Amino acid sequence: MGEIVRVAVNGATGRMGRALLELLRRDRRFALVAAITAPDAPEMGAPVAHGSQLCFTHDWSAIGPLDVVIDFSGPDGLASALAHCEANGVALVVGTTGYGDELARRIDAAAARIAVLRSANFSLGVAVLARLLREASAALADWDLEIVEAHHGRKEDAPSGTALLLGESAAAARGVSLDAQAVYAREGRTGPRQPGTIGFAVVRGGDIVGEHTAMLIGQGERLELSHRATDRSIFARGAIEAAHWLAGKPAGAYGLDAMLAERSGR
Ligand SMILES: NC(=O)C1=CN([C@@H]2O[C@H](COP(=O)(O)OP(=O)(O)OC[C@H]3O[C@@H](n4cnc5c(N)ncnc54)[C@H](OP(=O)(O)O)[C@@H]3O)[C@@H](O)[C@H]2O)C=CC1
Ligand SMILES: O=C(O)C1=N[C@H](C(=O)O)C[C@H](O)C1
Repeated sequence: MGEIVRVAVNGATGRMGRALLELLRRDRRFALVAAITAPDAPEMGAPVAHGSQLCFTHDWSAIGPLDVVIDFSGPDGLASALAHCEANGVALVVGTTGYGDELARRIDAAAARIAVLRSANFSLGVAVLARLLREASAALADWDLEIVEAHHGRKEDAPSGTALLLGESAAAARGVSLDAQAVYAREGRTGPRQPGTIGFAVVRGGDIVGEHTAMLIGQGERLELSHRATDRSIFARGAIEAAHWLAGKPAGAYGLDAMLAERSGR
């Protein structure tokens, strides 16, 4: 898209929302049309930045024309963003994680009418990690796979969307379903590990931005693939690139891989 992209950020007062606003403020390719937050957010009505005319709002009906919404809110916020985008023919970038199957189905259905790009992780490193894990999981198909993730103490969903994305990638590479193979909790007398299962372990604390390790564990050796984010602006930067790429695209369900492939000419 050559012209200025009109964008709204949903979840604008959150950790990711703030990072997005900061980057968008300096990005001449975009016009920030709205910064939406929760109905009861204390920031409601306050300017988005010192001296800015634009104020935090929750009133979707008062928002002007848009090309794309970037959503990093939560399940309720995402449902509102989806409804607005569908009703107004606006593209939607979904960064929110942990929103459940019902909303996921609604997003899939909406992709028949609007362009939607979903990714549980907008970092380039994780996109490559998922690719490497697909290859390693297929090559080491009978090794045990455990996925360990660590995040800050305020994260509301577990396992992380990224851990699930990695589990899905590995399961697909092995020709199995993650739903059938996943083990999300172990406690007490669990008995021995069942072959072929994919285990998840979760760490929460302090200010950890986001860390993921996939362990492929054999007899006498182990392969570990790890990614560590140390600055959440990488996710914001990835989501902004995705929004710019998605604006003006025809209706459909897109992933980060499609954008990366198109950009690298593959
Ligand atoms: N895909 C990716 O690369 C990444 C995804 N994420 C995901 O993004 C989401 C947000 O993360 P993070 O920024 O850390 O979380 P925060 O809790 O810091 O931010 C969420 C924001 O959404 C607001 N909100 C809540 N309800 C609504 C609503 N109904 N409408 C509009 N806004 C609402 C919250 O307001 P209030 O606090 O007042 O309730 C808050 O400002 C999570 O699901 C997280 O897992 C995070 C990082 C990277
Ligand atoms: O909530 C977060 O912070 C993050 N959430 C995403 C996830 O659930 O995978 C991505 C990133 O790891 C940070």
